[in-house]
Amino acid sequence: MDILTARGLVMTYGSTRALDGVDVTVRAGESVAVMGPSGSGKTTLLHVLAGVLRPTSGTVDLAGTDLVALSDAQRTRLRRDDFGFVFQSGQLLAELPADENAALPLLLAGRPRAAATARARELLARLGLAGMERRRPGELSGGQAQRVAIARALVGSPSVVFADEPTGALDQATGREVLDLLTSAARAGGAALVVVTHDPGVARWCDRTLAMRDGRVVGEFRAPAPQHQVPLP
Ligand SMILES: Nc1ncnc2c1ncn2[C@@H]1O[C@H](COP(=O)(O)OP(=O)(O)OP(=O)(O)O)[C@@H](O)[C@H]1O
Repeated sequence: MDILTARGLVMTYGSTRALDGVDVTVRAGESVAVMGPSGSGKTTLLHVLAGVLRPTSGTVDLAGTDLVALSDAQRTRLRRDDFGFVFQSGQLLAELPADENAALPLLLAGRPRAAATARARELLARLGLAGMERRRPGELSGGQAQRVAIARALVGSPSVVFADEPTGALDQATGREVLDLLTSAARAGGAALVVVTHDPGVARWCDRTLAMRDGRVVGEFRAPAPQHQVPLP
């Protein structure tokens, strides 16, 4: 089943065509890597698919709703209810412990604090952070902080998780571990994953890789081998 369908995306900044006619379909539960040289439009595509940016033209359909046609307030609500986000780093609130950071989307949606933090703690434990729930971001390693960010992205059971260079600030081994947890946790939660990355090894973790150049999708590769999957701890 297709969950997100973008057609004819164009995004211009002055004379720059950051997106130059992009069609993308994301199926429910699949993981899609977006790769390409610097400036090829990867982040712009991610932001347009996630309803963060409104394209100059084109449509983004999420289960029958065109994100482009929504008001800013409607898109904000849809992002909160249907999407999760993981960025390179620095997205956690420094003054909040891990469980409250991870519970934040539920708290903002008005869920009772006890239920929200219980759900966050369950995810943190599945991501290998049992016992660290009350640590603040400054008391966690970079890889541990990214796991908290993954828990936060998944806590609201989103249909799609968007990740922009989620391992960019980590060393290679930790990055691979975090990427593995991100794809496994998204799969376990039934969420599709769209991940922008420079790491060529990412194809091993994702079902498909889209190659971008000059604002266009110029190639698509399927994972060559059976999925590398490590069960969640
Ligand atoms: N807010 C903006 N204003 C003007 N130009 C922009 C803006 N955002 C992006 N661009 C331009 O659009 C093009 C695509 O940028 P984008 O950030 O999507 O590329 P990218 O592939 O993600 O690059 P990188 O790998 O370096 O992060 C670039 O030429 C960039 O300079």
